[in-house]
Amino acid sequence: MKPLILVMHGPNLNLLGQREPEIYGRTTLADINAGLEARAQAAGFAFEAVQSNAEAVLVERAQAAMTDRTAFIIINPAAFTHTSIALRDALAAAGKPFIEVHLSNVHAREPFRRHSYLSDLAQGVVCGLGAFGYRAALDFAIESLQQQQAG
Ligand SMILES: O=C(O)[C@@H]1C=C(O)[C@@H](O)[C@H](O)C1
Repeated sequence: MKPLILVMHGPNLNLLGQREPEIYGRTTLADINAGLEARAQAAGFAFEAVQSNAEAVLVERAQAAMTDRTAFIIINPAAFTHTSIALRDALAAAGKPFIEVHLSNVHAREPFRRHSYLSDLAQGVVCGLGAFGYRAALDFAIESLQQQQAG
């Protein structure tokens, strides 16, 4: 079975393309996922993308990563970044490496967006690069996994 790269998108990201495009851009979530999937599969990895507006759905998917073939997680927790100890704990329990992505530069926005419950557990954080941030995170994940495979 191929190692899985799991991409997780939090609440309201299903609205990308229509939602405040001046902040979040005009690329739809479907287009973001399609580009990531093609890139991950071309590199020889399985790919899964999940988006949910429900914290429990994301918590339970992160929990499942503890025992499934997930090798790397890329997560934009969206608003749950700033609120969810539950999602933090699930990612910690999963024990898989992850990169935190934000389309916008959260440090240039409202003060409440500058705190993340996840960042200190992450391999790294990408923010402010729009959809490209997901690509950067994926390229890092692929590079890391390929180095791991090379031994
Ligand atoms: O920039 C983003 O992708 C994040 C997306 C959201 O929906 C916000 O709640 C976060 O604060 C920022």
